[in-house]
Amino acid sequence: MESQSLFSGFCSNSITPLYRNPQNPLSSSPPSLSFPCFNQSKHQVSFEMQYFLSSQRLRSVRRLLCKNSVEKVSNLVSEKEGSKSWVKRKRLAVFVSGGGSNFRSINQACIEGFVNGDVVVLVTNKHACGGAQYARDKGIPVILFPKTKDEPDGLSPDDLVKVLREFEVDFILLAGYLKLIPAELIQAYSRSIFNIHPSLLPSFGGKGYYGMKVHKAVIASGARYSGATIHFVDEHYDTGRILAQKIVPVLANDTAEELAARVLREEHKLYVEVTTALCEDRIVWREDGVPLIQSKENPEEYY
Ligand SMILES: Nc1nc2c(c(=O)[nH]1)N[C@@H](CN(C=O)c1ccc(C(=O)N[C@@H](CCC(=O)O)C(=O)O)cc1)CN2
Ligand SMILES: NCC(=O)N[C@@H]1O[C@H](COP(=O)([O-])[O-])[C@@H](O)[C@H]1O
Repeated sequence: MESQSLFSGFCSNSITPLYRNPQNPLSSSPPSLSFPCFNQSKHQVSFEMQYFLSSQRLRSVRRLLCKNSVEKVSNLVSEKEGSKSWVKRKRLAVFVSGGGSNFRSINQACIEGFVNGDVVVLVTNKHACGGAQYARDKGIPVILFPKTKDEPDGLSPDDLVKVLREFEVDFILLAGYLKLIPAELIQAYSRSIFNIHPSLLPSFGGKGYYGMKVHKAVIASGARYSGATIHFVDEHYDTGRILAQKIVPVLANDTAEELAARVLREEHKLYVEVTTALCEDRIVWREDGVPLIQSKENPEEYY
């Protein structure tokens, strides 16, 4: 399947548009269900999908999809040199393991219309975490991944890819997800998986660097600045291409908790800003492989 440039007519010697993942091209038509809708019982379809180790799990997903297949009609219309073009509203999957404050701020920005997208599914390795509870409260389907002894009903990597395709997910946003994303998903969603990390990568990243461990290491190092990084996800922890960063000061008497809170406030702003650009097709690639964000106000400028 041919990949499709997201910028029709856009070209430059030094910048190449982000190409849609060939397996998941920009669909011009609204998502269509590939199976008959199940008749809704008089009870609300439970959004907690109970999985059985068989094909039933996909039937559970499909039952749910019927309920959630309303396509937002409000695609973004962008005006460029007098001509109008529209940008398909994006379908987002968010992965969490904890409270999900980044997930909540992204979802709120989608609801309020700042982001040309919708969170259509929440993936977690902890079914009882705060992020999963928030998703249930908002009617967002919750999927368990991976399968572990604590979560025996979790999906396998191949089933996760199938389910995300069923939901017609365009982009995957990791937000406090603490498990390694498998190669199957990375290959299926090339250049379409993002992560937020609470330090200025490449410093203080990699295996063992998550949550408060990051902030404790920053303080112990004597670093005067920290911050948040959003990067593309590759096969290893925190080694993907850096897309955006925000910096914060580290104060002499900071506790790890105070630094964490300062960084988290910037994370919320940064992830909404990046997701907004992502859903407006404003992420491009420099010739040397560095991803950039195209300014909305001045399209000739990148950062
Ligand atoms: N393939 C990738 N998967 C994930 C990435 C990534 O960049 N590539 N980012 C992480 C998020 N993350 C930092 O931003 C991160 C998360 C977890 C760990 C870690 O050391 N985890 C422990 C297990 C922790 C637990 O289960 O409670 C471990 O693997 O031993 C490091 C960095 C998400 N996935
Ligand atoms: N290395 C991964 C990592 O440490 N991620 C961090 O977990 C927190 C999740 O908070 P949230 O659940 O409230 O969004 C965030 O600070 C995020 O940067």
